[in-house]
Amino acid sequence: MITFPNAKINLGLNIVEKRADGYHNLETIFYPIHLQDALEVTRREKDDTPYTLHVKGTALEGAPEDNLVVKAYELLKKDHEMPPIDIHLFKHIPTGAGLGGGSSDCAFMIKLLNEKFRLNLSLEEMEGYAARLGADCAFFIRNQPVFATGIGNIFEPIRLSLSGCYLVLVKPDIFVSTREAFAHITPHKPEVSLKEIVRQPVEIWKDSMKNDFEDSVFLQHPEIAAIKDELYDLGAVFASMSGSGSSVYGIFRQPIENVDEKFGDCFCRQRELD
Ligand SMILES: C[C@@](CO)(OP(=O)(O)O)[C@H](O)COP(=O)(O)OP(=O)(O)OC[C@H]1O[C@@H](n2ccc(N)nc2=O)[C@H](O)[C@@H]1O
Ligand SMILES: Nc1ncnc2c1ncn2[C@@H]1O[C@H](COP(=O)(O)OP(=O)(O)O)[C@@H](O)[C@H]1O
Repeated sequence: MITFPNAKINLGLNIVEKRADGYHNLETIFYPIHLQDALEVTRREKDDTPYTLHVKGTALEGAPEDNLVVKAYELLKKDHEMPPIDIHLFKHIPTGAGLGGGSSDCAFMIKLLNEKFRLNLSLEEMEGYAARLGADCAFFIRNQPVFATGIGNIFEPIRLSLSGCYLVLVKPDIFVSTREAFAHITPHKPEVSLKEIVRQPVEIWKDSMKNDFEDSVFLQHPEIAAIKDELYDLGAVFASMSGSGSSVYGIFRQPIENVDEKFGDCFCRQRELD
């Protein structure tokens, strides 16, 4: 069985307060986009090992047991009978990009195993398993636009359609540590809620929607700020860094021709939005 875990972007990201456990409460909108990995699971003929993992595409650091698809399998296996499996993962979503690729693989693995081995898990049960493996993993179970609060793990569905718009996504070869990005933030409550802002036309977002990570990340990496400027120069109606970076996206009313030639060696993709 094969499935295609997709990425997300953050529309706005407010870091609201630091919590006693060291994490931060935030407010953001998670929006699914058509940039996908491919994840295939087949029944393993031999039972010499519970699973094998084969990763192609963008290289991933870490041992197989650290991979979130393996963690999802191991977690479900504690409660449900499952045979040995072979896992094939093709990574296309850049990692450390603020696009939630690892979290999406994790959630789609849970959905795939549920279907393949008829585990009869409800959406709520699958969200419960996903939430144990990462704050934003559960978002990818329903995979619909949400206003997210808490540490990025409490979801409220929102009605928002960017249908007819185009997304240009650019990921420079720069690594931004999420932990370090949080360390440079002074949390504050936003004056206007993101829920209010997204009800307005995309053209207005430029003046009111903010990703709180941008100030410090742009100061440290002016190349990322330059990508955002370039997206506006190309005619974006709204541009922003996604999550804690380092990817940056622009939303356009028209498709951009030969866009991959405009950002040098960066990973660059154009997609229609839903
Ligand atoms: C902030 C967001 C917004 O989308 O960034 P991106 O991952 O998308 O860039 C995510 O919620 C990130 O989620 P995720 O990438 O799973 O973060 P984790 O690995 O759980 O956390 C990495 C580190 O970031 C800090 N952290 C993370 C989430 C949070 N709400 N408060 C925090 O302070 C903690 O120091 C933690 O050790
Ligand atoms: N299947 C996976 N795909 C990508 N990253 C994974 C996966 N499993 C574990 N990871 C680890 O998760 C971390 C964050 O990856 P990812 O979710 O792609 O980035 P981001 O949180 O910036 O969107 C990386 O350190 C990576 O090694």
